[in-house]
Order: sequence, then structure tokens, then C-alpha cells
Amino acid sequence: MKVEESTENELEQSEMKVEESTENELEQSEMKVEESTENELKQSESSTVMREKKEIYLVWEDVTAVVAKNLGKGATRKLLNRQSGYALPDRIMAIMGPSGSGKSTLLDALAGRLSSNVIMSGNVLLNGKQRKIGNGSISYTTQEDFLFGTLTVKETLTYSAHLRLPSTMTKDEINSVIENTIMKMGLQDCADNKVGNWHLRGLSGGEKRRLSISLEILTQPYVLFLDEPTSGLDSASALFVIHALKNIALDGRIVVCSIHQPSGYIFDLFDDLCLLSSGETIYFGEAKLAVKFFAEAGFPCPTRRNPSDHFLRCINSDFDKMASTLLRSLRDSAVSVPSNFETSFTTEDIKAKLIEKYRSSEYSINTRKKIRQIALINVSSLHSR
Ligand SMILES: Nc1ncnc2c1ncn2[C@@H]1O[C@H](COP(=O)(O)OP(=O)(O)OP(=O)(O)O)[C@@H](O)[C@H]1O
Repeated sequence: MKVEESTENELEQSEMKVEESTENELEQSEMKVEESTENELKQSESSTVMREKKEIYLVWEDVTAVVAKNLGKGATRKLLNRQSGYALPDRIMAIMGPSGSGKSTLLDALAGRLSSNVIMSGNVLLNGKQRKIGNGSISYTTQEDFLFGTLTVKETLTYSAHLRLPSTMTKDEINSVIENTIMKMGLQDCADNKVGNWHLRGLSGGEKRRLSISLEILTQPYVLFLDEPTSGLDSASALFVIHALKNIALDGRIVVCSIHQPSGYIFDLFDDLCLLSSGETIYFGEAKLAVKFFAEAGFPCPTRRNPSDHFLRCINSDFDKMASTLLRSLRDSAVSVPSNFETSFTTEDIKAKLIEKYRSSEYSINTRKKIRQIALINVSSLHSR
């Protein structure tokens, strides 16, 4: 009897154990499925932030910006006059022009961050809609670097990433975004260096600028606006910054930056050019075709001269004073004055000719055509982030 009882007990117990363990296993496997589905969902949500490539189109048409003069007593001053253009993904655009020509104003108008005293008319549309910075689609980097001197590069990015990336992202995913950003911006060698401040030796100017840009690309905005990203940098650091921006553009983003006077190497990296003078368009189109446009307008770029130097030499009125002083001294010393457009025309004349020429040129016609074509594309709307 006892043997029978114990065998029965053992059988019962072993059956219970099997049932229990099967139940546990089932529960565990159910939990695992739930967990992995949740993880997959989270991953797909975060990969939207990490890898999303969209069709994006930025167009602006007849953008005019005006400020009141004399404390608003009627008179106004035009900062931009009927600017039209478009920017496409995978391309980097330079807004160039002499100081005060309206580069920052145009950038502000496109990014929707004009000062309250500036009145703007015309349209700026991103995928057919007006947008402002602040929803994650658009980022804007100013000339100044606002960074904490006591944090390292990695710490700076980590703080910002945890504050700005979606809460659905796991720690590992956030870390991978940070690592990718560090690689993309070439900050690997200084990732553990402190930013530095007035009493703490830290990053170089170029590294600081690349870190500032890194903070903006963490959230993978569709459009990046940068105001003079190379100002104050030596030529190698400036080239590094523009190279990094070009790589960001090639990731399916639109990159538009104002730049004062790029070196030949840097100019060659730009796909598109918007050349301004006194708020007027001198040229808008492919950067490499600008030399052809200037030649067609009667102001060919001398061989072996940096095109951007030539363009600014033609439209920067500051050269007039220098040219007239030089001419006077040549005449006084009875030296024959060389005859070229630089001595035959004032920059005001050259500017007027170029503005006129551009308005009736194929470049201007093509720009309008392209803007109309873009308006007809049924682009998907962008997510606000
Ligand atoms: N909010 C404003 N109120 C009044 N005038 C303004 C305002 N913003 C810009 N301006 C004027 O508009 C002109 C163009 O300024 P903007 O900053 O766009 O030029 P820029 O080409 O970027 O010059 P820089 O290369 O020197 O930065 C300047 O004469 C400037 O004083």
C-alpha cells in the first residue's frame, strides 16, 4: 500500500511539476514574444528617427523682407527683394554675398525665424507646407557655439540626446545614434576631451563648430540651416566642417548655409549657389554653372582665380574705393592703366548688369520652372517630431 501511495504521490507531483514547468515555459515564451514584439516596435519607431529618408522639397517664391526705417515713420528698407529658389535633398547650398547683402536674413526667412521688426511677404514651403523650427524637421545652427566648457564631447551629446530623442528609444539605440554622430562629424579623436572655456584648455574652434552641428543632427532633421558655419576657422578646419555637412546632405537631407568667402576647395563642395547683393539675386542655380553665367554676362572669371573671389570682387562695393584710389595713383605716376572690367566699371554698374542679366537668363527661367514642378509633386507630409 505504502509503495502504491508513494508512487501515486510521486506521479502526481511529477505531473504537477510538468504542468507547472510547461505553464512557466509558456508564460516565459509568451512574455518573450511580447517583449520581442515590443522591442521590434520600439526599434522600428526609433529606426524611423535614425534612418528615415523622405522626399523633401524646400521652395521659396518672391520672398521680400522689409524693415521700418526712422522708428517706423513711414519709410521702409528692403532687406530682400523677391528671392525665389528651391533646395533639394542630397545637396548642399551656399548662400554667398558681401557683408550686409542679406545672407542671414534669407536664411532666417527660410527657417521662419525672422526678427519681429522684419515684415516678410512671399512663400516658403517645405513639402507644400509652411513650417517653423522647433518641431524637429528643421534645425538652425548659429555662428556662436553654445556649449558647456566642463563637459566632454560625448557627455555633451549624451545629455542632448537623452533630452531630445524620443522616449521610446532604448539606451543602446541612443548610444548608437551618439556614436554614429561622433563618427559622421569626425569627432572620434576628441570624444573624451572637455569642450573647454576661458580657463580650461579644450577643443579647437573647428572641433567646437563640429560639435555644435552634431547637436543639431542628433534628431536627424530634414533640413539644416547654418549661419556661417566656417566663420573664424582656419582653412583646413573650415574644409573639414563643409565636408562633414556634405556627408550629412548625402544622407538624404537638405543643407543650406550662408558663407562669406569660401576657398576654392570649399566652393567646389557646394552643389548649389545663391549669390546675393543688397538683397537682390545675382545668381541662383548650380554652383558649377555660376562661372558660365558670369562669363555670359561679360564678367569672365580669370583663369586660376577662385570663382568665389571673382564673384565677390564683382559685387562687393568695398572694392570701388580701393580701385579708385589705385587708379588715381596710377594716373598720377603716368603709368598706363590696364583696361579690364575691374577698371572700366564700378561694382554698382556690374551689380546692375548682373541682376538684369540674371532676371532674363535661362537660370532664372529654370528656377521658376523647377519651383512649379515641385509644387505639382504629391509629396508625403513630414512627421512633426
Ligand atoms: N532685424 C533687423 N532690423 C533692421 N535691419 C536689419 C535686421 N536684420 C538685418 N538687418 C539689416 O539687413 C542687412 C542685411 O543683413 P544680414 O545680416 O542679412 O547680412 P549678411 O549678408 O548676413 O551680413 P554678414 O555677412 O555681415 O553677416 C544689414 O544691413 C542689416 O543691418
